[in-house]
Amino acid sequence: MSRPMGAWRHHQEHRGRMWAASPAFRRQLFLLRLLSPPFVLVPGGGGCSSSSSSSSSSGYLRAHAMAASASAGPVYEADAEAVVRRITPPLDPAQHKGQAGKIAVIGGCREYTGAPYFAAISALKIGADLSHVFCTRDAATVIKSYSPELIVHPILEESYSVSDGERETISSKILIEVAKWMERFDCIVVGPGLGRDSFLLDCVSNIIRHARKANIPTVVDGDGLFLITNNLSLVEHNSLAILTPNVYEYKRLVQKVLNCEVNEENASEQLIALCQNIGGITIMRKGKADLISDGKTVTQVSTFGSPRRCGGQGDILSGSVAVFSSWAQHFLLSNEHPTEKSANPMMLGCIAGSLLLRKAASLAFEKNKRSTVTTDIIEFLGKSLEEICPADH
Ligand SMILES: NC(=O)C1=CN([C@@H]2O[C@H](COP(=O)(O)OP(=O)(O)OC[C@H]3O[C@@H](n4cnc5c(N)ncnc54)[C@H](O)[C@@H]3O)[C@@H](O)[C@H]2O)[C@@H](O)CC1
Ligand SMILES: Nc1ncnc2c1ncn2[C@@H]1O[C@H](COP(=O)(O)OP(=O)(O)OP(=O)(O)O)[C@@H](O)[C@H]1O
Ligand SMILES: [Mg+2]
Repeated sequence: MSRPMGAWRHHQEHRGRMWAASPAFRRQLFLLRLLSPPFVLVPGGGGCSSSSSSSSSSGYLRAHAMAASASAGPVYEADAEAVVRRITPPLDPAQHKGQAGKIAVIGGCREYTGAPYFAAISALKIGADLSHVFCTRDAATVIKSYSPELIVHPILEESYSVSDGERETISSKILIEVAKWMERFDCIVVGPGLGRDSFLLDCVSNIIRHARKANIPTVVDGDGLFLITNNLSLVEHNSLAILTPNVYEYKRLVQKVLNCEVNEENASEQLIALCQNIGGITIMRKGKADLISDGKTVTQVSTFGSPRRCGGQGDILSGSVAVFSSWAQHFLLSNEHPTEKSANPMMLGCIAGSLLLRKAASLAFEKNKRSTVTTDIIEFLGKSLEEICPADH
């Protein structure tokens, strides 16, 4: 009896291995990961899964069990590598300039020129074709001198350069100038290095409203979060809006929207409540683990990055999220499968952006240790993406 049973088990194991290696299995596994929450793999705290787990049968079972119990409350790690692989478009010789993405950053003022540069150049380094910056006149020459790759529009104005009588005319001129370009962008990032000048923020409010009317996905970061926290109607009920708050920006949002303090013990429920209260937008709460929610599910990326907390990493992230969420939108639009179609591209963009920044930060730290700065991390964005998604594939 034992021999036939052993042979049968062997046969089943062999079939299991064959099945695990088959494209049909990988397809089924991928679809399971798209169940709520998307691309779930391992319980919170775990690192990112490697590609090998994508084809292991234990990975399949784990993914299945986690997806089934996802509504219970705990936060699960996204299979961020699978997301990056899935949404990154192949390098297709038939494509023309612009088809891999056109991004704009609205930011850059007298004080801050680094932040908009970091966001815009990161978008290019990841694979966008064109990256624009709309900033103040003072900031423009500086930003241009960092990189000839960026298209820089010196159109924003701060209060000190505008008299009371000129405000209305200048404000509408700024909007007309940005509006001329808006339809061309796949995503805009509002806030890196924007500053907090009241006139400038009023003009940027108009730009946000315009982007919304034109259905342009909008990542709000840095001083853009200061702006929308004081005027939530700018993003309310905009499913194409992504907020990427750091610890202080998140605290201010929670205080304003939920009228309470940040509660670490109830972090995922609080994040869901925050998204729902602002009307189903996507929020990535940055920290040791990046927590991502659209008000329906919460997932996290906690792949180890770097112990250096130098300023500018959030700016890289906002540029990366802009590119990946527009890629995710295109991917989902061109995908026939109903389960895949129902995934939220904004969530996928956050997951992919978070992983890529963390991988690049890790490689930069390995090389530069304590002297790691943001430009070092940007240098590794390409290698990080190459390791997940080789260019010649
Ligand atoms: N090189 C550059 O040009 C950079 C410019 N940046 C820009 O600088 C602007 C301001 O962003 P920040 O992130 O500095 O924001 P904040 O101006 O809110 O915070 C400045 C610092 O103050 C402290 N802080 C703020 N709120 C606090 C609180 N409630 N309790 C305790 N400490 C608190 C924190 O250390 C924080 O990093 C943004 O436009 C941002 O994009 C940053 O992105 C960093 C790099
Ligand atoms: N304690 C931490 N441990 C590990 N990674 C972290 C930690 N805090 C933040 N990060 C990572 O660094 C990235 C930037 O987050 P951070 O909170 O520094 O943003 P920020 O303050 O907006 O940055 P910036 O200086 O660009 O404005 C996030 O993606 C997050 O993954
Ligand atoms: Mg920031």
